[in-house]
Amino acid sequence: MSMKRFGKAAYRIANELVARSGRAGIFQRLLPRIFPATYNLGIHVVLKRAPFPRQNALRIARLATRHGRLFRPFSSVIIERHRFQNRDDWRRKFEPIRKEQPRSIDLVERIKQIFGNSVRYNEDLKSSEWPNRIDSYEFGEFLGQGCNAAVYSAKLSNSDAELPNSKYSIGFNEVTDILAEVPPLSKVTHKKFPLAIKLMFNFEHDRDGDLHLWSSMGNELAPYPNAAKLLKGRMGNFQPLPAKHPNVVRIQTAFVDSLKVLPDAIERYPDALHTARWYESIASQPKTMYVVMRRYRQTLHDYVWTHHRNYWTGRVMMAQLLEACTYLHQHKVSQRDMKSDNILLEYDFDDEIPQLVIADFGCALACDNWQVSYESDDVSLGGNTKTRAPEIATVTPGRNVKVDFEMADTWAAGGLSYEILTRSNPFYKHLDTSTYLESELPALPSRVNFVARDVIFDLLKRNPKERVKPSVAANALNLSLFRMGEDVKQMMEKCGISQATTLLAGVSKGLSQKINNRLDEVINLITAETIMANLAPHLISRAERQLRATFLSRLNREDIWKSLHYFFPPGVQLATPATSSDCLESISSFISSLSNGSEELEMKRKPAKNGYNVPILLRNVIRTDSDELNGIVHRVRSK
Ligand SMILES: Nc1ncnc2c1ncn2[C@@H]1O[C@H](COP(=O)(O)OP(=O)(O)OP(=O)(O)O)[C@@H](O)[C@H]1O
Repeated sequence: MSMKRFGKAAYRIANELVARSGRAGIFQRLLPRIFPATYNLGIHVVLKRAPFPRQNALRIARLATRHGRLFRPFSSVIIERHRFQNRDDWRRKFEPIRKEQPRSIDLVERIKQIFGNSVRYNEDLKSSEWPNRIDSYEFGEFLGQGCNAAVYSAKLSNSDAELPNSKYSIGFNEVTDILAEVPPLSKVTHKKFPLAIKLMFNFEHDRDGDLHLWSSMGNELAPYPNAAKLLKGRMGNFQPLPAKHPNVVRIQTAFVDSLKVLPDAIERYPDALHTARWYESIASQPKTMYVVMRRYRQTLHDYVWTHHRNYWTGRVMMAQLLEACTYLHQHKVSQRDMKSDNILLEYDFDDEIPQLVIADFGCALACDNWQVSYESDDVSLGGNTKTRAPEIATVTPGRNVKVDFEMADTWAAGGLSYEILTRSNPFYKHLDTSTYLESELPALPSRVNFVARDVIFDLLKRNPKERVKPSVAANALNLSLFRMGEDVKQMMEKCGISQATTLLAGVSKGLSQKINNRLDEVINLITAETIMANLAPHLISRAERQLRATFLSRLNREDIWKSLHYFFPPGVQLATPATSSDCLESISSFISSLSNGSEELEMKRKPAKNGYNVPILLRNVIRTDSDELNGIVHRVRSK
């Protein structure tokens, strides 16, 4: 087919589609799809049949590039030719375009798509296959142990090669690292044993078969999206989380295999070994379940006692915890053992903001129902009694008694937030979850951000109906962490958000449309800042960038309005000049602070300790002050 004939055919189809849809817009959408193919085919024709000299092919290629079309490699040209020669394929190629309805995508939906579906903002979208045999792994050091399992570091046997997802680069992709000129030293941290294997204790070695292992230990797999396939209905109505989440422990795979007796096993957990004297009949081949996870660096409990941290870091950690709670809540999963030993952290450098995950789902409730019948003491109410929410701690067993776990993890996140910010969880020692009064909650240090302080108080409300929803709490924290201009609240005021708009939002449709437009301006700014932050990964830590992507991928206007009450509480008067030009000013001030930041960096020629520099764009500085109470480092405003 000559170029001319092909071009005519493409034009005819485009015309037909325009006629069918009755919208000229579709033609514009169609052109970019037709013309790269035309160019590619032209190049192919030129190269293979050589009706023109070779230079002409390159001219066409250059033309294609100049017109904004990506010049595909020649191999794809050949594929294109075959597709175009086949009539059926030809039709199918345009099928999706034909079905595509002309639509105006809502801003929030569009942002959700960008941040939820792109690997650039969400490295968790990458997937990989892991072996399901214990021989395939080599064990390293002992990492920890609880009542149900021992955890060891591990790697794939005979493989010093890079494991999928085992390297952490500073940026979300190499291009952004290059743009940001990240020092090579800090680019990649390679762990020799990047995995952690949880070796579950099997106290029933006298039982043959795998069934009892899957059904008694399967809860551990609540965060593993493939668990349903593995369990094959062996756990009744068990419903694991449907997808990975950056703030939920990453399980790579799980399997049942023969029990591996490691050198320290007899000393550490003799009762869980089949050599224990009191087992009369041992099954022919003792087995257990192994859970292969990403390896994290430290528990939250250890971290708060070994690291100086500032309140900004604390707030980012708190927001990550609440993002995890939001995700669990959305899918009706309750972890039910929210203590700081079960919160794991990942970081490469001591002064880096850690990535936080909720781990250990051994006590989890994951059956699409928050309610558990509590007819006798034998029913498990989850892990540690000190971290049970008041509605769980105060219940007594009886006929038709139900316990509702919907807000249990959210409550526990309040206690953990105290631990993140002050090292001490009031419920471990001073307060009893079943009897405490809200007025007895210890005061937080005055320099804790007002949003974080109010959110913690609302998380710890005794009445689960009055407790703040995790999504609203997470939104408030996330909004408080944006850096646009001087102050988030001022930025919102400049976009037209005020106490009045916050109160009026959702009152009537016409009204809320107008008010929502103001919110959209804020969301636009936040999105712009996040995209720019991703281009300069040395300014904002990996954990924070991931947090923003997580937040933006689940935007919901209604929840955002609710969270704005933390910034504009009813009863406080505000004066708010609100113009769009102010918003633009905010953007340009942000852009210039970005470039000022890099100039300043250039001048100092002093690479940051951790590869990230303190965010200069903030106009706030993080000052290390080790004399502070509890060793907490405070974030203060620069002069
Ligand atoms: N993925 C991981 N990476 C690094 N260390 C880990 C990991 N998972 C667990 N650990 C370490 O192992 C310890 C025990 O793990 P875990 O809490 O899951 O065991 P458990 O027997 O279920 O505990 P519990 O008695 O609370 O039920 C943790 O406190 C932590 O120190």
